[in-house]
Amino acid sequence: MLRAAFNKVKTTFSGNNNTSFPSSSSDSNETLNIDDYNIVKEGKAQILFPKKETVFYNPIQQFNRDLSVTCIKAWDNLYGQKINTNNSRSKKNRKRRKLDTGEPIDTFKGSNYIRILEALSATGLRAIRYAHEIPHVKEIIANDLLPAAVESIDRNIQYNKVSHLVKCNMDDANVLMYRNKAEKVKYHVIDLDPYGTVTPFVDAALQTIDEDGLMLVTCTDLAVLAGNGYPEKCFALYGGVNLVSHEATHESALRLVLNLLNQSAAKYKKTVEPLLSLSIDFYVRVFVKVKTSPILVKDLQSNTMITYHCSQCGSYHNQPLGRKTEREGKKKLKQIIKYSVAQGPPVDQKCKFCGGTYHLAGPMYAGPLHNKEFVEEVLRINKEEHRDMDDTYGTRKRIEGMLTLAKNEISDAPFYFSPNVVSSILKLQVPPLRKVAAGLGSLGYDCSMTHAQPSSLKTDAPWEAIWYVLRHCEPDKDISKMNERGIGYQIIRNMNNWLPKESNRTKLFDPSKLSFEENELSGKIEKLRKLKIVKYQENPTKNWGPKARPNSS
Ligand SMILES: C[S@@+](CC[C@H](N)C(=O)[O-])C[C@H]1O[C@@H](n2cnc3c(N)ncnc32)[C@H](O)[C@@H]1O
Ligand SMILES: [Zn+2]
Repeated sequence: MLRAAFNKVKTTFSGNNNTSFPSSSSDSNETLNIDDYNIVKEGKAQILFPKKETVFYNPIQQFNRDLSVTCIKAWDNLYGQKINTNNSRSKKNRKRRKLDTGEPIDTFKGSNYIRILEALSATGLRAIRYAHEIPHVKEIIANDLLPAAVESIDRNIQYNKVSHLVKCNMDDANVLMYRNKAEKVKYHVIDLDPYGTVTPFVDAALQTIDEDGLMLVTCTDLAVLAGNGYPEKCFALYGGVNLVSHEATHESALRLVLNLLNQSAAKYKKTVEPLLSLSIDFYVRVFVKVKTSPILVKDLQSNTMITYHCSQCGSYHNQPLGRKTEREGKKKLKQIIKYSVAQGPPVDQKCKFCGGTYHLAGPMYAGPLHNKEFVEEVLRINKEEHRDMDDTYGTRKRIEGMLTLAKNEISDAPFYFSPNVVSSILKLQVPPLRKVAAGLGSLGYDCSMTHAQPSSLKTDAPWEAIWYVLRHCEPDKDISKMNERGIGYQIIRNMNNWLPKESNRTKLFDPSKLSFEENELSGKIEKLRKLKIVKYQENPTKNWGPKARPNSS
């Protein structure tokens, strides 16, 4: 039973063309006039929308909801069931079965246990979908601040016959979560899907989530998180500044949200592990696992960075804010870890490539954006369990495409660059991605595509190598015909000044090794590029984007 005060909202239904169903606010069989509503089917839920729209619903967000259902299932399989079986000390709850691929997997045979809070629920659609579609759910609280929203949630709970699982609640989300905290009520899963920024809800959610619980977080304020106009607002809300005017600003948006979550969690001796972090359409969505661990909190400093990015040529240089070093102890039994201050800065006052001025971004999260095991489980569920369910999971193909790209992203290389942008700076023709990959691979570096932007590459190569490879994609280019005041000319002309000298080649790279012959890396990129999957979404509909709050009048 919900221990928090449950603020019942009386729902009254009347009219001629009546469909009758019980309301949770009363045991009596109240009726509603179905003609007053449009019925929207999404997933396994059917939601009644008042024809006069008073509650928020954005159909474009089906991708967000389909993906969230799949991610909660993956969390349940990988982590949640373990918590539950460990708690009940009954390993009998897990039974082996085989996947289509022949791989064995444990099947959970225990009782339903998952407690979910949808703190900002609007129509209740998401909570009702979770009730219909996610196994092992014990209870879902669908909360909203607005009476019209709670009325709608209540109505839809009844219409979908899920009142045994979904309870609606009317409260400010923070009031509810802090009351839950006081009463020691915890949730395994907390979904925060606000208008704009999630910032006001983060502290309360981090204190109300269970150990190893899953937090699903949306931010739609991309004008602030990824735009050029509000660095001061971005800093105030997220504790850092985005990569203003840079194509990789969408990745910095993800890293800023993860920074906010991690900095907030650290106050409560907790860490936030990103399981999946996606830049989607007009918003970002991160799926993180939260755990109390004072030891891991110590990594926060070295896992946080600032970034210097050149306002002219776009080259970027990351500066961790702390240093973590590990060495073997005397008895070789124990690793000795030392935390110390970072050394810097990593750049001179002016960009050595083009002479431009550096802008400062961050502080933001510097670590991996995804957990491969988790992404693979989401992809497996999407492929095997949701097979032949395109009617229910209308965005299945898009999930497959976006997560396949995310899974293949290299994890230890913040940001990405666009060969289109780099070649246009150098006034060269745009080379195919596989050629750039071949060049970087020949110099000993790794690279991958990114889910966040088409035709772009993440790489662990330094910018010296990026400029060198791109310039030599068109080695015969006659630079004497270039505008001498252009940035591209400066970069090419100065190249010999900053290319690694013989003595430095082991540390950086050996330019003489450059080759554009196909290699393992170019093969990997080309294979992924040729996969017949929906890699990047065209604009889903006309005038798509975040929806405004409904007009209550
Ligand atoms: C973007 S909508 C949620 C959409 C919903 N999660 C879905 O998938 O369709 C945001 C909702 O948050 C509610 N809201 C805004 N501030 C709130 C607060 N402080 N506490 C609770 N609900 C709030 C609004 O009334 C609105 O219904
Ligand atoms: Zn520069």
